[in-house]
Amino acid sequence: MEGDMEMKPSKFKRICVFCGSSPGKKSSYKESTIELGRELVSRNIDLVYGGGSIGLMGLISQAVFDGGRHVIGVIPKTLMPREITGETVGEVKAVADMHQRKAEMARQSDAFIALPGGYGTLEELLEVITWAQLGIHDKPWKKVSSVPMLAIS
Ligand SMILES: C/C(=C\CNc1ncnc2c1ncn2[C@@H]1O[C@H](COP(=O)(O)O)[C@@H](O)[C@H]1O)CO
Repeated sequence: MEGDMEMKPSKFKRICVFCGSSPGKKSSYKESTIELGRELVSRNIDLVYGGGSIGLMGLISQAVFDGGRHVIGVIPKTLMPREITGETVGEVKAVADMHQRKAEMARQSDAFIALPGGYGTLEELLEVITWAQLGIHDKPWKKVSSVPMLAIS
């Protein structure tokens, strides 16, 4: 039907997206983030992310939430004042620390995608890659190759 979003089936129910707590310098980072959010929605995939409302984290969560999919944000209590400004969307899971955050994000997800970000995003991606290497999980991961991993300003 005209205006309806095309449904693309996926074997993944929930995907964890790692991305920056800032928007980055290039508008393409924001555009890619919103595009990915809409792509998840079109494939009926829910979002797991770091729970922040700032930067690319805020954009991905808003795009998936606006598309009607479930959003789970996993964030340590101590980081809330820094990474949440105003309203968050979806479900917020408060955890005790960064280790619990990464473990919970991994537990909740079927796969991982990394968008542009800074050191935090790099650390998160490296952890899931090295966990896969050690056989701690067998979930696929992907870095969005058209955009750089580190956008440091
Ligand atoms: C402090 C600990 C580990 C090392 N640091 C981080 N580990 C995991 N996630 C992190 C770390 N530092 C920041 N983050 C989060 O990544 C998100 C994106 O940050 P970016 O720098 O803008 O890419 C953001 O939510 C950060 O909180 C202890 O294990």
